[in-house]
Amino acid sequence: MPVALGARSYDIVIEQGVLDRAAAFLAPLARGGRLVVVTDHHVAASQLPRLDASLRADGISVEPIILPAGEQSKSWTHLERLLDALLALEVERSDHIVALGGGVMGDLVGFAASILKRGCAFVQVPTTLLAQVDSSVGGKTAINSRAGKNLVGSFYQPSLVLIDPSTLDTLPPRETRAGYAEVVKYGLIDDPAFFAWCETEGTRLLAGEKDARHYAIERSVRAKAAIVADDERETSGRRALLNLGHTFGHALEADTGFSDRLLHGEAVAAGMALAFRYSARLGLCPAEDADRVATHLKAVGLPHDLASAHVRGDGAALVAHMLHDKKMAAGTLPFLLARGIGQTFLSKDVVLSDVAAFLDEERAGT
Ligand SMILES: NC(=O)c1ccc[n+]([C@@H]2O[C@H](COP(=O)([O-])OP(=O)(O)OC[C@H]3O[C@@H](n4cnc5c(N)ncnc54)[C@H](O)[C@@H]3O)[C@@H](O)[C@H]2O)c1
Ligand SMILES: O=C(O)C(=O)C[C@@H](O)[C@H](O)[C@H](O)COP(=O)(O)O
Ligand SMILES: [Zn+2]
Repeated sequence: MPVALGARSYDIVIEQGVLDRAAAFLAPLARGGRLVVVTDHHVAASQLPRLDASLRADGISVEPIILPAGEQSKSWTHLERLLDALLALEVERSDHIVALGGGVMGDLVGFAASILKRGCAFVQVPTTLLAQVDSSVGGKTAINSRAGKNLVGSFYQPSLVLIDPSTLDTLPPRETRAGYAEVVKYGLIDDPAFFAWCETEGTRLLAGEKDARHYAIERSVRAKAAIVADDERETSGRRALLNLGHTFGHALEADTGFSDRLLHGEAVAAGMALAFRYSARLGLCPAEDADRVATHLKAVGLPHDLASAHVRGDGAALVAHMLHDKKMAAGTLPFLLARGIGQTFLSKDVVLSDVAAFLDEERAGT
């Protein structure tokens, strides 16, 4: 499946077992230079041996760079360490840097590739559900800063995305569930039939049933690729739809100090439920739709309100985090709201003091 971006177009390959045949896709890239694989220590144990075996069988040997796992790696410290390691390997612009792992590796390695020698080619080999359905596609790269989530980064497209759903066999269930939140997101944005599919088939996906998993990955990636091709740099407002649940979600993540108390996908799940509840409170969206969203997220074991997301801060504290949102323009924060399931839109009419009051009501359970 192509992502059509003119000179920056690339292919997304979705194929069960493709990691064991990765050399067929990566060796042609390695011919113009070298391959440098960057991964985290969990993926190094569970999936790197498969990539390594495929490359070795093709006569390509790689010395991987292995980083700590988890959100904390999206930091200045680990960016600097990664850049130093890449420079020590004397990486050249014609080399390809392979990000093997979840969204953390994809975002960090993509950002490093975008600034190393002013831009080295990189390949995404996503190994979490979240990365396969969302972060590996579209070229958003970033690290977090003290001020908040993803605040330092670039738009930098990979030259290839290789998705092997079988890598998800080793993914812990909590991580699979977190990634599933971003799957549900596509249904909520503009595809109510897909949300209905999630309601009936989502548990099969979460159980690792191959047909459901493949279907959800392909449908999600197709939706994301179309949006990215239409609005690569989030200028027209279309790509901003992919931020559904993220203004709340990123504030919830910041509330935890980006700890694993709340994973990104979990924060997005709670954030989407809050966006629907808030839309219903504003009279924009039927309350039944907001209930349907929360009910499904709860049914699959995802956070669906402030309590289940273990949020500590009050409304004012959460809104203070939101002030760093990248959508902020001329002092107002455009917000993703919904008129119903599959009818998400960007509103410029949200008053942040009202959002804070809503969050306080939610905390009080009213
Ligand atoms: N760039 C984008 O468009 C975009 C989109 C969505 C999310 N994100 C970012 O992605 C990040 C979250 O990504 P994530 O949920 O993939 O988290 P992650 O990268 O931290 O991976 C989750 C955990 O699973 C482990 N893991 C990965 N693959 C595995 C496998 N196959 N088997 C066993 N363990 C495995 C990792 O080591 C880690 O411990 C967040 O920082 C978020 O902001 C970016
Ligand atoms: O690709 C996009 O565009 C998205 O918004 C996808 C989100 O799932 C992702 O979490 C993204 O990193 C959030 O973007 P940000 O611009 O709010 O940092
Ligand atoms: Zn996200």
